[in-house]
Amino acid sequence: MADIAKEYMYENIERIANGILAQTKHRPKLGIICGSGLGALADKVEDRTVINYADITGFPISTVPGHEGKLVIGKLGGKAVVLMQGRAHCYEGHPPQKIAIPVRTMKLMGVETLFVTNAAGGINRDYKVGDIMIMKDHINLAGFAGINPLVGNNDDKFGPRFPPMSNAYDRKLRDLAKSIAKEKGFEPFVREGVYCMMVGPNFETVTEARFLNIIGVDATGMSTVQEVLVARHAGMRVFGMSLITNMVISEYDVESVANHAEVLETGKARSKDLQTLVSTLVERMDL
Ligand SMILES: O=P(O)(O)O[C@@H]1C[C@H](O)[C@@H](CO)O1
Ligand code: HPA
Repeated sequence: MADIAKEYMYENIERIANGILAQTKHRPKLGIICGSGLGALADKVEDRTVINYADITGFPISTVPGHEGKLVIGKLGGKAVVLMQGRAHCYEGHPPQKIAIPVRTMKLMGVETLFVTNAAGGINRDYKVGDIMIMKDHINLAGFAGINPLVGNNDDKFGPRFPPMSNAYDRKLRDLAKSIAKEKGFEPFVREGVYCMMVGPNFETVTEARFLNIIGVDATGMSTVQEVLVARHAGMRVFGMSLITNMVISEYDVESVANHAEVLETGKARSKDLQTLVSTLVERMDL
């Protein structure tokens, strides 16, 4: 089996984690990754330390609009958090093992629970633009093509060779999120469903959209799953939410097409509700 590149090794990730901890007084147990257009959550973080990804040697950098590229460490809902304002994607040319670096860094900083968010296209025909989907499970379609951050020599210090993935998304946190949604009157637009990762960067063809629907996918995107695999491998508790920014076109010869501007616009429009949901969840969860 191929050796792990030096930049992915435990000692390097430990160096990155210690370098970050040396710049902040906070000791977060919760990590949050903000997807396309969802980084405004960082505005709610108080008493913060901000570090640009570009200043963290070895961190993957995002080149996509809507991904600020800043690590924000501070207090949210009374708890210490480390929040990634934006993420890197495989379609930008990063190997999946590189996408693993920020998650493993958080783990070695002491993070035990990871929240992942993303912008996604609606596949379930009952969904609407602006819906928030609590992730119940995922399909790693990229993994079917061998794109998986856990491929290669396994370092047991990160986690086991064969990690289970059947309870990837924490049941208690999903239940708590649903009860908060009910209390806040968000029920009409909060769903629970299955996310699928395609590598991208192209949006789906009509036949791909129909295929995803048939195999039980509710929303599709170009991220998140790699992070969840790494987090679960490391024994972290995971909670995920997708913002449905567009409906994936599933009829042939329709004139309109999916585009990233629409994704960012919907992100802005639903941003406040998403922030309320996340910050209340943080406030009420046990850490
Ligand atoms: O980082 P996420 O998954 O939120 O970003 C989605 C997928 C693409 O990067 C982009 C497409 O508009 O949004
Ligand atoms: O329709 C989509 N497909 C894939 N990824 C996405 N991210 C936002 N919308 C989409």
